[in-house]
Amino acid sequence: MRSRYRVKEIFYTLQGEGSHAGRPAVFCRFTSCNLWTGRESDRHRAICQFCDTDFVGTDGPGGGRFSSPADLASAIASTWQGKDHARSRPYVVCTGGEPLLQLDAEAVEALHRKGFEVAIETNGTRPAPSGIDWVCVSPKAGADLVLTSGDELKLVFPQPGLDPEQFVELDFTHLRLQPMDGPDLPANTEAAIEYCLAHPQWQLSLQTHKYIGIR
Ligand SMILES: C[S@@+](CC[C@H](N)C(=O)[O-])C[C@H]1O[C@@H](n2cnc3c(N)ncnc32)[C@H](O)[C@@H]1O
Ligand SMILES: Nc1nc2[nH]cc(C(=O)O)c2c(=O)[nH]1
Ligand code: SF4
Ligand SMILES: [Mg+2]
Repeated sequence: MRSRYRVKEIFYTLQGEGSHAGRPAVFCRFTSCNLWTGRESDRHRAICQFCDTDFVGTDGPGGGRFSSPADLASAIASTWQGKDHARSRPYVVCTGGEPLLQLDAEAVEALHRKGFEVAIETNGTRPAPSGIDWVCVSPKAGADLVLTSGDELKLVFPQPGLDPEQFVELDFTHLRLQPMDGPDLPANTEAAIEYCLAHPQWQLSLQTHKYIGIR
C-alpha cells in the first residue's frame, strides 16, 4: 500500500488540446505506459513511437508516490490555483504515460469528493473505471482498442495503418484529428487540415500549449 499510485508530475496549466482547449486544469501525469518503456533507446521498437512526453519516474514537479486515493486527491487539490466560482468546477486531467494502468474508481471518487470534474487522456487499450466525467481516447496503430465509447476520440494524424474512417461509427461525441508533432509537423498539419475540410465530421485539434509556450 505504500505506493498505490506513481505519478511523474502534477501541474496547473491550460488544457492545450481537444474540445476543452483553453480550460484551466490540473494535470496529473501518471508514470509508465504499456506501449513504450519511455526510454529513448527503446523508441524504435515501441508500439507507440511518436510520444512527445517524458513519463519515466516520479521526479517531476509535484510528482511522487501516493499511498491512498485521498492522498492523491489532496495533492491534486493543493495544485489547483483557480478561485472558486459558481460557473466553474475545478478540473483535473489524468494523463501519463497511460493513466488507466493506475487510475481506479476509488481515486475518481476521492477527486469528486474534493469537488473536481475528472477528465482522462488514454490510449484506449484498457477499460476505464466508472465515474470519469470526460473520456478522451487516442487510438494507436498496432494496439487493440478496448475503449470504444467516450466523449472525444482524438486521433494523432497521420498514423500509417490507421484510417480515420475506421473510427467514425464508434460511440464518441467528438471526433478530432491532431497533427503528429515531430520533424514532419508542418506537413502533418497540412494533411490534417485537408482531411477535416473533406470530412467535416472531423475537427482539427492543435496542441496549443506548444504554440504559446506553456506546459
Ligand atoms: C502523452 S499522451 C498520454 C495519454 C495516453 N497514453 C494517450 O496516448 O492518449 C497525451 C496525448 O498526447 C498525444 N500525443 C503524444 N505524442 C504526440 C505527438 N508526437 N503529436 C501529437 N500528439 C501526441 C497522445 O495521442 C494523447 O492524445
Ligand atoms: N497544456 C497541456 N495540455 C495537454 N493536453 C493533453 C496533454 C497530455 O500530455 O496529456 C497536455 C499537456 O501536456 N499540456
Ligand atoms: S500511448 Fe500515450 S503515453 Fe504511451 S507512448 Fe503513446 S502517446 Fe506516449
Ligand atoms: Mg502532452
